[in-house]
Amino acid sequence: MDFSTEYKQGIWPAIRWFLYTVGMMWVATAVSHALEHDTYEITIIWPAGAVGIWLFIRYGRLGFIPVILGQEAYHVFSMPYETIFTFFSACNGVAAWLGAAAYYYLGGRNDNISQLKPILSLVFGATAIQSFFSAITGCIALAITRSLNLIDLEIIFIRWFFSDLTGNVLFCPLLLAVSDKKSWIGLSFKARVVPIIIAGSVLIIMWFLVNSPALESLGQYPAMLLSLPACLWLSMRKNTAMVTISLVVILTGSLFVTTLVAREIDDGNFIALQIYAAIIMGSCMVLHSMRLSRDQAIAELDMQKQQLEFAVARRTEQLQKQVEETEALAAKLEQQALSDYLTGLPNRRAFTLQVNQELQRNERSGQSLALLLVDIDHFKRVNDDYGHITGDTALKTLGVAFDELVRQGTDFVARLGGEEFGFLLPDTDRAGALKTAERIRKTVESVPIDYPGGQFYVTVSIGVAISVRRRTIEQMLNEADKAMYRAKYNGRNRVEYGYDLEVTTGSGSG
Ligand SMILES: Nc1nc2c(ncn2[C@@H]2O[C@H](COP(=O)(O)OP(=O)(O)OP(=O)(O)O)[C@@H](O)[C@H]2O)c(=O)[nH]1
Repeated sequence: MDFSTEYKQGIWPAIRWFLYTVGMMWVATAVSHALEHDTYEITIIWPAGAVGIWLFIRYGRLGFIPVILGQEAYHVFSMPYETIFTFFSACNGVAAWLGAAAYYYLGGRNDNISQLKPILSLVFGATAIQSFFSAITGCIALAITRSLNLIDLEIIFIRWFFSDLTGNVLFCPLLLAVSDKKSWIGLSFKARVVPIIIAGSVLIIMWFLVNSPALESLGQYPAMLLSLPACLWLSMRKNTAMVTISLVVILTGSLFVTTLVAREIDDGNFIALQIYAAIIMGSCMVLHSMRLSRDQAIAELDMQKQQLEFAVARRTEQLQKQVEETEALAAKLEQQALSDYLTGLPNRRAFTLQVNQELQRNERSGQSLALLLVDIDHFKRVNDDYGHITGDTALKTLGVAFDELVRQGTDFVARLGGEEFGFLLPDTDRAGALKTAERIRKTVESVPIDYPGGQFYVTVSIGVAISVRRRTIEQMLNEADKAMYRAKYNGRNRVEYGYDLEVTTGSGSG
């Protein structure tokens, strides 16, 4: 809540803020005065200074209004009024303002005191400055109005300084943490109650210990140190508001327990008690902020780790996709490198690979393998008479016909170049090869080739070669080629068998 935001909402929120803050300062001043120890006339703690610093930290210079008016209200309504009280109020106002300024100057922030820098600025900067300025100006005023001697003034200064300092160190962190709304969000019932139960239990145990006749000496200042383990444990809790509340309960409580129980306590011992309270509170707050910083660092590391894992997963996915695309492209290129652009049939390279593969298999199985070379007759004339485009159409039409003709899965047909096609027939003997060649020849004769003016027919000459074992592709192509040229020579549109092979293998001619 900021005063300017409140004021913008209308006059009533502004008046409400005024009454609420002035009332708070009034109560704080009254409580501070009430905390005087009757027997020894020592002010135990002065929380009014802490409220003043808090008002300045939270509301800026507007804090002057409640700080001055709240104290004046107490002076006017609760005690016989003296003019010097106004001076005290003004000095306390300036002291609180200086404390708040020091807090901001040293790196404090108004929205979060859970970090180390704000806590150090508050506990070791703002509180000391407020206490010193308020005590020194108070003593000057007393010196002028009451004509006290130097020794009395020194005692008053020290009492004043330490009661303000203890009040500041205990209550400033408490007020800042408790008034920060974020401190209360999501806080479980257990997290609210457990620290208070622990603080209360520590005080009860302490009460019994310092009252025990056997432990009479514990009634002196070391009694407060009994609370140290509990304070350290509490300071390691996560919620700053609950940590400050429970620490203040224990430390103010133990101050009271000691002063109420102690039979004899002098100024020195009492101030030592105050200093212990301030030191324990300050150290516990530092410890608390270090725990929170560590938590924050771990959370940030966790987040960075998650971000890194996410980035790595995304990059891996991208790389995997790139690899898949590259593989698909390579497969496509491989496919293109092995097919004929015009007919879509496998090309000479694919045919050569296939023949070599079949020859190897043939070597092992001992089965015969047939290779057919099919060449279109007078194809030059087709191009010359009907045009090159029709020539291409003829090649494509025959490509489709050949593809349908071969035994799917075993036989293999390819365009070897120009008007020449190759057939590979695994596990086929001479008779089967000649039969297939004849079927090819007859099919070609009967397949009409379209051209813009109508249709025409072509014929093919076929050379057949058979391999039984230990033949090379060159030998087979050579024999089929010779047979095919013999078919051309013998009148075209016919099938011829490779004689050379027959001589090698000793089988009969077709
Ligand atoms: N349209 C077309 N023609 C081609 C293609 N490849 C080769 N040719 C032609 O095919 C013809 C082959 O002619 P030749 O080698 O003399 O043989 P041919 O006219 O068929 O005569 P024979 O084979 O002796 O019956 C040439 O005119 C080439 O230009 C092609 O992809 N498309």
